[in-house]
Amino acid sequence: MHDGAASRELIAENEALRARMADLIRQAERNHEIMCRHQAFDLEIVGASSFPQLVGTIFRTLPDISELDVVTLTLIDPDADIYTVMLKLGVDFEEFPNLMFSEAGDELGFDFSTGEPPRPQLGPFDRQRHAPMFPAACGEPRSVALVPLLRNKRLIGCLNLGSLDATRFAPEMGTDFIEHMASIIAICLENVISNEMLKYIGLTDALTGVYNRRYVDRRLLEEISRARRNESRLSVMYIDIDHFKQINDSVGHQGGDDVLREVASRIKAELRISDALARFGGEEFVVLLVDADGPSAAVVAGRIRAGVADTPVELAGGQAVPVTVSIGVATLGPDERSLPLETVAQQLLAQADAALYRAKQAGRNRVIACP
Ligand SMILES: Nc1nc2c(ncn2[C@@H]2O[C@H](COP(=O)(O)OP(=O)(O)OP(=O)(O)O)[C@@H](O)[C@H]2O)c(=O)[nH]1
Repeated sequence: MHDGAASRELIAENEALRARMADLIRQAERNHEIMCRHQAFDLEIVGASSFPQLVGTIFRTLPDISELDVVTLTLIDPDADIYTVMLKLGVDFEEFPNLMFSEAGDELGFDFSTGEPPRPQLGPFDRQRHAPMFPAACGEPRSVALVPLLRNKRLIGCLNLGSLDATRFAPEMGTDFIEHMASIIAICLENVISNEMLKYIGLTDALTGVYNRRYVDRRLLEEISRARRNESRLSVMYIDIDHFKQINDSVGHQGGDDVLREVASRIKAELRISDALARFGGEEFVVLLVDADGPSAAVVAGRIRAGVADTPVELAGGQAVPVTVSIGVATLGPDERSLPLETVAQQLLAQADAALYRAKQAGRNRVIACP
């Protein structure tokens, strides 16, 4: 071979190698960039302190960093405990149309026959199988990955990834990366759900299931601040069962507990969803009536009084117990708006309590509103 031809060949080879090297560098840079985005995502979800924050991050960030067209999430919630608690904690599910709940793991279409934890399923979109995981509103993907969310080999849900690119997910593809991502998401979900459950337990009364004092103390400050901002009204009710000691003495402590539960549910039946009912301990309840002025609060209080007094409480053994309540009502006045929130909250509760005291003095089974 001539020297000239040999050197041209070498140059061409060299150029090809350089081009290949440049290609590999670009690929490595792209992989590095994807890894960095995923690390930032991991940090963000690990730091999420509430359920809405976590699912919001998953739905907002994951499609972006993973270049997906749709991401949905199904959580296994056999007794609707997660759903109910989140609802009570104020989660607005309309904000998360891609979040779904399933009663049982076998509804998610994974293969449990081997006894091994289920593996991700990748492949073309099959309307019959996959439509429930990708509600119409999200648009129909062309290839999908259904990734089980596992905690200690237990299925807690499924992360559903969809792409308009038909070749994005194929059955023969490796799943290490998405399984790793799903394991972090599963840990974060489990943590945040447990924390929200604990928060809920800490804010509710175990006997009646209504809120407890801690909740109302906090909510009252929020509502006073909201009422000031919006120049709206806010009323508070103190409700106390009359002669509850005698009821306890005649039907026993267990029967007394049943009376407390029934009274709580009768009070609740008269309230709007935005109102808050709490048991303050013993036989005493407090209600926050959002957006209610004095006269409307007095009307609600009258309904509660009648709702309890008009029908005796029937105990498990069939015994009918006549029960009445006394109610004190107080309403936030415009002149209180310049004082610190805590002072206003204390004053409002004290006024309702004083009105309740007068209702007791005046003969019980009545409503007295603070002037
Ligand atoms: N069954 C039951 N009783 C409770 C509970 N907490 C407090 N009590 C009882 O509630 C009763 C409250 O009695 P008092 O504060 O004297 O008031 P009262 O008998 O309702 O009288 P008035 O409020 O003046 O009408 C006491 O006997 C307490 O033991 C509870 O969780 N369950």
